[in-house]
Amino acid sequence: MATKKKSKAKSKRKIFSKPKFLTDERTRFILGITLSLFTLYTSLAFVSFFFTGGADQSKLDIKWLELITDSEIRVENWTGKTGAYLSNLFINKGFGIASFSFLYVMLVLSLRSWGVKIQSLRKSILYTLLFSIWLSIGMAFVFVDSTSDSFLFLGGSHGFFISEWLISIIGSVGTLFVLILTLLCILTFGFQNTVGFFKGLVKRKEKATEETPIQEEVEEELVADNSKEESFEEETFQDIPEFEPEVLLSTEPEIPVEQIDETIPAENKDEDDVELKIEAVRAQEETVPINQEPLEDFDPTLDLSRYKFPTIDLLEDHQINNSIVSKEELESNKNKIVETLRHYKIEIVQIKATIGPTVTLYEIVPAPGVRISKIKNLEDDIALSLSALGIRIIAPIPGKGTIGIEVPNRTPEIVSMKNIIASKKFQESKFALPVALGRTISNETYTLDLTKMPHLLVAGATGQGKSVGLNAIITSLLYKKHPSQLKFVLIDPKKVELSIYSTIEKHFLAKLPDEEEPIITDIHKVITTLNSLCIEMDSRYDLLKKAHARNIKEYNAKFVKRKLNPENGHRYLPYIVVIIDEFADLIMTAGKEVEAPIARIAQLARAIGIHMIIATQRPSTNIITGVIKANFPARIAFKVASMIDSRTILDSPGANQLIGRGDMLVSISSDLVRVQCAFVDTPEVEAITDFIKDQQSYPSALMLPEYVGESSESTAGEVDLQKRDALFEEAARLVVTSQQGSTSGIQRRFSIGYNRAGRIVDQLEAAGIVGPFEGSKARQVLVQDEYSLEQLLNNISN
Ligand SMILES: Nc1ncnc2c1ncn2[C@@H]1O[C@H](COP(=O)(O)OP(=O)(O)OP(=O)(O)O)[C@@H](O)[C@H]1O
Repeated sequence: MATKKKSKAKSKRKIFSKPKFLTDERTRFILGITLSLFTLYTSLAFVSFFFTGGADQSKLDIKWLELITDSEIRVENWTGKTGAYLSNLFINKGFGIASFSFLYVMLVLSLRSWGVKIQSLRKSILYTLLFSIWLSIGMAFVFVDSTSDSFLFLGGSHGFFISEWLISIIGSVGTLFVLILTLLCILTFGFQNTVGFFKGLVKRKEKATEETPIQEEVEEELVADNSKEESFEEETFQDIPEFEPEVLLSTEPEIPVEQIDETIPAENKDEDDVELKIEAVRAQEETVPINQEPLEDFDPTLDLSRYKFPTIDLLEDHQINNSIVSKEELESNKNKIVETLRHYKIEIVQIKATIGPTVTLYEIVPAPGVRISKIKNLEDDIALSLSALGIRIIAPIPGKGTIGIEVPNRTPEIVSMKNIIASKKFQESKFALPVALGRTISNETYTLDLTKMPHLLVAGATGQGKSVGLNAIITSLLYKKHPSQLKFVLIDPKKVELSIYSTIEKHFLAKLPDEEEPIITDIHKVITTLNSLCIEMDSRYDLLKKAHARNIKEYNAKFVKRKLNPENGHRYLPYIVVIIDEFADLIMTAGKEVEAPIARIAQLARAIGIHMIIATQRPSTNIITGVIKANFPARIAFKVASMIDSRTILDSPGANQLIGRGDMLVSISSDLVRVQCAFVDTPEVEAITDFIKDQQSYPSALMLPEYVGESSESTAGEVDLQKRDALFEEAARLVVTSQQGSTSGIQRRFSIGYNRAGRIVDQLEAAGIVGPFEGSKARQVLVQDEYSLEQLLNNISN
């Protein structure tokens, strides 16, 4: 399709290519001068027509040739007979004063011939012509009576006839409406900002009406004061500036005081009135998430400008029923730890407890000379003496010089998503893709920026809180991002976990064209979608290259500043977050077919804003392969069944000692942090999606590029030579003549996606034209000359 279009465009270009003499610089120079002088001459003639047209009128009703050959006829126009004739022709017989716009076209043309482009030629001719027609009708319509006895037709004969005709058909009012409508059409299609301008006008009006009562109040008060204190007129005027802030502050009770108390504990409140106002605004920011970036030249959120971010009251507070760890519990645990260690002749100098939501961290400083490994080996003994599961010993705590023993609390707390979302840390985070995960052991809100990860691997045995964790991630992004800034691709082979988000398809989801289901559950569609994402990735890289931007942030910043022209294919790029729940199912059924595009996206997609989160219940090495592990440096482990599983995910033990229900270890750049995942229940997620769903949306989900060459029947590993790619033979000839069998070579030569090229190479391998994949080395070409190749191709076709 694309190539067809290209060749069409090429042939068009050929037909309309400029004559050779026009490309000669000297011709263009002379042409430019001629056009400019002619423009100047015509301008003078037009202007002169206003002053001399009356006197010349009776002499201009003959043909131009007669006019210039008859020496007895003399005209007043400053530019002589031709000028007089031209201006009469254009202004009175043609378009009235709208004829001046033709001068503009001539100016654009003459500048063009000197290589100065102020506007697209086609556009300026089209819109000037339309505007002249409109103006001439408009002028004739408005001034039909006032100029009836003048020599000058402001709308010209053209305008006069059309306007008379329109009035006879639809009357004066109808004609006026047609004129207004056509003007709006010309403005809307001729200027990019027209719609935005009118919207802005409406907004400004709304604002003005909101402000009016306050201003009126100020004015009323001032008038009242003036009448009261007429004798102190001067002083009253001096007082005006002091009045305003007082009146403004008196309108403040719009922000309820309880709201302030709810979010920010009353601290450091100044007596100063102005500061009081600032604090109130901050308080509002915490309860109602406001994260739209300040409006720039281009506002990506404008399409859904009235979109409201989910409110905090959609979430529930699960923390109400939480019980606090008692002093006795702490004391008894401490004693048991000290006793057990003493039993093994380990003396400790100091012990300190930090109470977390699910575990309490006992930090001990051993007496000098005690070997750390000795304590580490006592994990099971301490667990036995505390009769608790899930004891974890961190020896030593990095950067602290102490040894940590994490002991589960008797009644673990639930960390509510509500509190995490309302926390200052999350609200004020400036991350591009902020994710609020939960609370650390020292009760700090744990947030991370998905763009820095840049991909996340989530693993955990069944029922340990993975789905809740994924919901927490999605929810926190929904609370912070506008639909124009973020799209999700949701892949859910289990079919139940992510279906809850299908209602926000038109706001936040991206899918394949012609695909009905917004959540991808079918394995073949998963492969197509992942390949389509690879194409999107390639096209985003091309855009970045064209824009000389290093990453999506720089690119979007340039786009927002209107430095990138949408006519050249540039567009605002939303972040795309791909979430795969139950990755194991995919790998088991499609193997390399899914692993390859995932690895490719994971390797390259960071700069262009595609981020992946893959979750699995089965963290075994055949699922989380070396390729996946290498490309997913950020990992989250919920409780897993064995130490081997823990090592597979985190490269260290520990996940097997977690206590479940959202207790997790987060490993980012070799830091291991224990976090209690925030709890968000399904009804809460439903409330959020309903809140979004009920708002104005885009007409459809974001359409991912079409993936060409996808064959839904083929499965991993099998290459069916009966279903060869259309480019198979050409690719074979290329490989044999160049004696190089690289996928990237084929990709470049035929301008096709990586995956299609890869598939062709697989077919070439199956046909015995190239050798097997040899890692970093290029594939060997097994056919030496074209003759042998043709024979081989003949055999395959038969
Ligand atoms: N962060 C949490 N805080 C409190 N309870 C939690 C938390 N996460 C999970 N739970 C509890 O554990 C249950 C199972 O969680 P979840 O459905 O997320 O497990 P899962 O790992 O996705 O299981 P599966 O893999 O079978 O889908 C929840 O219904 C909830 O009661």
